[in-house]
Amino acid sequence: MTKPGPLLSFNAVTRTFGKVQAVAPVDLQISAGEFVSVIGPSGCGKSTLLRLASGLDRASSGEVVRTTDNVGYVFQDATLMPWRTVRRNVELLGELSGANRGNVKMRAQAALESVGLADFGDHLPRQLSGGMKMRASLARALVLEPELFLFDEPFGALDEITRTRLNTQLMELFVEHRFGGLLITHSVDESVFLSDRVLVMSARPGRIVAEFAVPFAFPRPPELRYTAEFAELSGRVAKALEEAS
Ligand SMILES: Nc1ncnc2c1ncn2[C@@H]1O[C@H](COP(=O)(O)OP(=O)(O)OP(=O)(O)O)[C@@H](O)[C@H]1O
Repeated sequence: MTKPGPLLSFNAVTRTFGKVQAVAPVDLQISAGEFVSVIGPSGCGKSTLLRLASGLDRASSGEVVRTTDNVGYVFQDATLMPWRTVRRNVELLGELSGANRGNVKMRAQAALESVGLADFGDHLPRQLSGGMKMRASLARALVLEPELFLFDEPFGALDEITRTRLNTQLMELFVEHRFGGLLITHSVDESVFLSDRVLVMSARPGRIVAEFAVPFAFPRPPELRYTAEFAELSGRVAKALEEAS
C-alpha cells in the first residue's frame, strides 16, 4: 500500500566514496503517477542517485524516503537468463516474490502483450534483437505492477530508431499503468518526450542545477518530436545541460 505524500523524496542527500563526492546535496520528489527524468554529464552521479532511490546504496548524509516498497528496476543491460525462455524470464520476479503461480502466469502473459512480445514467449533471449530484449526486461518488471519504476539508461545501447520506438512504447505503458517513474538518460529528446519534469544535473559532485516542466499532455504522439514547441523546450534543456557540463 502506498502511504500519503510523494512516492520518493530526497532531502539534502549526499553520497561520498572515499575522497570522491559523487552527489552534492540533492533534493527531489516524485509523486505517484509522475514521470521525472534526470539528465547530466557522464560521471555526475546519476546512477548513484538511482541506487540510492532503490535502497541498494545508502546516503552519506541527508535522507531518502520511499512510501512504497513496490519498486521496479530496469538497467541498461536487459540481464535476461539465457537458458530461460522469454516467458520464464518475465515470470521470474513474480516467482521470486512468492506470488501465486497461476496469478504470476496471468500477469506475465499480460505484460508480454503490453510490450508486444506475446508471440515470442517461447523464444530464448539469444533469438531476440536488442530492442526486444529490453522489452522483455520491461515486461519482467511490469509483472510486479510497480508503483515506482527506476530506469537506468535503459535504451542507451540501442540504435536511434529502436530507441525512439521504445520511447513510445514506454510512454504508452506509463499511460496505461501510471507508475511513478525516475529515468536516468543522456538523451535530451528522450527526457522531454517521456517526462512530466526534466532535472539537469551538474558535473561531479552532481547537483540539480535546472528543472523543466514538460507541458505536453499524455498520451504523446511520436510526431510531437517534430513540433516547434518540442524543439524549443529540447533546446532549452540542451543548453542547460551544456552549461552544467
Ligand atoms: N561504488 C563506488 N565506489 C567508488 N566510487 C564510485 C562508486 N560508485 C560511483 N563512484 C564514483 O562516483 C561518481 C559518479 O558515478 P555514477 O556512476 O553515479 O555517475 P553517472 O552519472 O551515472 O555516470 P555515467 O553517465 O557515465 O553512467 C563517479 O566518479 C564514480 O567513479
